[in-house]
Amino acid sequence: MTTWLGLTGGTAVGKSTIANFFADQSVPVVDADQVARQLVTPGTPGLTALISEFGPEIVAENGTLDRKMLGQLVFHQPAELTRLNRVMAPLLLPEILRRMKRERNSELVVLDAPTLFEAGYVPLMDLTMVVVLSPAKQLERLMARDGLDQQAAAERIASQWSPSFKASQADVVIDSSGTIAKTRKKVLKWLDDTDFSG
Ligand SMILES: CC(C)(COP(=O)(O)OP(=O)(O)OC[C@H]1O[C@@H](n2cnc3c(N)ncnc32)[C@H](O)[C@@H]1O)[C@@H](O)C(=O)NCCC(=O)NCCS
Ligand SMILES: Nc1ncnc2c1ncn2[C@@H]1O[C@H](COP(=O)(O)OP(=O)(O)OP(=O)(O)O)[C@@H](O)[C@H]1O
Repeated sequence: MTTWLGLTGGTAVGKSTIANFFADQSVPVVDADQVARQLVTPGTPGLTALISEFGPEIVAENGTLDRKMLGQLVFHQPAELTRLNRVMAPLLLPEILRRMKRERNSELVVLDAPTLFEAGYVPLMDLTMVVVLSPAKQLERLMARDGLDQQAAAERIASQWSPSFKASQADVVIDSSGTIAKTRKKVLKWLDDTDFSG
């Protein structure tokens, strides 16, 4: 039996960094952000559905989705994020499940999904790992990584469910406030100490 591990936590807390630690140990990882990106490339039903919902102005001159513009809209206005989720949710779930099931020969498969809780994927997982970080450090990392100003970064953080709620529901909580090397050590120790064979 394959164990499905849902890896989640707020934006910029270090999920993808941790997902790479798993990948380095040959654990297959499905990256929900990447799936979402592939579903809306030019010519896809996903992009067509987004254009029907938000209008042609969400397409950049080169024909790709103007992610920056759509991001500014949906993270600034919760009602717009609800509209986006309504379009994306029915496309995302089957594709995520298809990719997870493809790894049936592995003992462990990781789903890296920022909205694991919000999208209702938790019941599909065998285990959940929630990455936590202090709000001040999260804001700092998000602003540094994405070049966002403080208000835009705070809005993006506020569009997600509370980290303390997610942590309270988790099977494993990983604090990523230390160095990347320290976080790596914690994750590898958990991987080493856990028996996935049953
Ligand atoms: C709004 C979009 C176009 C912005 O694109 P952009 O390239 O700027 O950001 P990117 O996709 O890399 O996401 C960055 C981070 O934003 C957060 N985020 C993305 N989508 C959502 C969402 N629906 N709800 C809450 N937070 C989200 C996540 O923490 C994510 O890691 C894009 O995030 C999107 O299409 N989101 C909807 C798809 C989705 O739900 N993705 C999450 C998969 S579970
Ligand atoms: N101890 C640490 N553990 C993980 N990441 C760290 C750590 N210290 C600094 N970082 C940095 O924090 C930033 C955010 O990490 P990452 O991109 O992995 O977050 P994420 O949770 O996947 O974000 P998102 O949900 O927005 O995609 C990166 O620039 C990463 O290098």
